[in-house]
Amino acid sequence: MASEADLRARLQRAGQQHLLRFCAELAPEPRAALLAQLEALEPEALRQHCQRAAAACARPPGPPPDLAARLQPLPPERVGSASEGDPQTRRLWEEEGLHQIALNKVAVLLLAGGQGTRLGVTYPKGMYQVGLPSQKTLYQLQAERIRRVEQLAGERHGTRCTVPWYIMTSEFTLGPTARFFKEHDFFHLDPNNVIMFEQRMLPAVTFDGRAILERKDKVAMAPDGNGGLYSALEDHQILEDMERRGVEFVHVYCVDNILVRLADPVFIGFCVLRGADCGAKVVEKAYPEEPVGVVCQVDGVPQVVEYSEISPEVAQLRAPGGGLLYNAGNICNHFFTRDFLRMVTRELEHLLQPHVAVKKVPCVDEHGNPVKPLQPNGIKMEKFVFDVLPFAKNFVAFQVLREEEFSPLKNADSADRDSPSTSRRALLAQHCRWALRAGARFLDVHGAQLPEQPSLPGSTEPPAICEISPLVSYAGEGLEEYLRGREFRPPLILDEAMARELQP
Ligand SMILES: CC(=O)N[C@H]1[C@@H](OP(=O)(O)O)O[C@H](CO)[C@@H](O)[C@@H]1O
Repeated sequence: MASEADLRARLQRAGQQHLLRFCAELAPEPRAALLAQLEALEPEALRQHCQRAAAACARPPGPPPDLAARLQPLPPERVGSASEGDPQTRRLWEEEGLHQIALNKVAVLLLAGGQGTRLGVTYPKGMYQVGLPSQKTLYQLQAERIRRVEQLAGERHGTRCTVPWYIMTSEFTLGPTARFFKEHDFFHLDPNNVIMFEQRMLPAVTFDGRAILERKDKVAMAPDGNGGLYSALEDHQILEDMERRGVEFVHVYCVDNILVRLADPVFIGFCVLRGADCGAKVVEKAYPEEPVGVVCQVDGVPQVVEYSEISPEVAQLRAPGGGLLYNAGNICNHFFTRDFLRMVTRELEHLLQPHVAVKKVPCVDEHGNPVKPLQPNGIKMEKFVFDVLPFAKNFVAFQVLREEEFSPLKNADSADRDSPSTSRRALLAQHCRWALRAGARFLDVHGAQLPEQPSLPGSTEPPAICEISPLVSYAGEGLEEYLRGREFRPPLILDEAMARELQP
């Protein structure tokens, strides 16, 4: 371990010697912890990071003034659709996806390093349960969808196959996530096929470029954004692991969408058949200010412009038909070939520009007393996972139906959007639709049939509570044999045991 004098010299080179301000008054243990933390910060990288943050902060806030003139919607030939077009083509995509899964060529990769600040929980978001009758957490729903898609592909091709689950965590989420999976016996997945790895952390910085002390003995650190994926893949040799397993296609997704279709065969098949190296699922934006990135072109090159970086005027622009001009909402579901990821980690990672997030960062005052700032006082620098899109040789977008595939959990229930209640409703409405479509009939307490509304929107309370285990159906398939022509008094909880009972 480096001596305090060494560290002081290193910090001086980085212009950050204030981080040792309280060192002399610390007890041996916290002192050693602080020194260890500081030792891990490479001086030149630290200097650059702090300077970059201050420089970014000095620029006028908001999107670059010329951005609007450089934007264009994606050309239609780059966009496929899961819902429009003929069912035959959709079946072809699905077949191709299932085939690749059966060949063990598909992996899923979860971005789960975030802190869930907006949701207001202190544990990883994936451990959250939104109050479904089954009480399943987001992690459990995802694990079960992996098992089901493996089963569907395996049955179709008469083989046993595996979709490995890579989980990128951070210092905040690795410990609790790993414990949670162990406690739940990896939700009956083989632990060898669940690979957790950690993304890097970066210091939070004041507006004038000084790294922030969160406590006398600790620098305030934050994960380096979901675009930290690319250095984390390299740090932990994840692409080598994929290569060993024969994985060629990776579905990357973020943790908070309760309707996420892991390794979605339709999306995978579409991307593979189009020869894409990089793809993104999109939904039609719900309203101009919706906090979703916009998939579009900048200077003729496909890119996502994040909601925090688009001006309200541009977000509100209308196309000739009356819809939003920039209506391809990014749902943080990406397709990458392993070769593309390899090229990014080897050659391009350093070209990704960090984005600036101005935040309230808990810190200490000049006497070392803890302060919970009421106003933003610091900058976190984050890379974005989609910033590799411009490097793709053949990027495609794939439009899906919001009510079937997108209901993110971002906020606490005090918000009226993207909350536990809206996620729960979206999932239950979807399952109710699936059940009605498969021919189930729901009865009220008096035995009278409830009105059928097969086009139930995800935003309203469904007429009957119905939850279908992902182990029984991945995307609404195969339910007729259990439900057709049958009457149920809600709640209907269709899990594997009930499915066995209902089997003709
Ligand atoms: C950097 C990044 O991936 N941002 C994504 C991500 O936003 P967050 O606010 O970071 O959760 O998920 C959104 C969809 O839920 C997507 O629209 C957006 O572009």
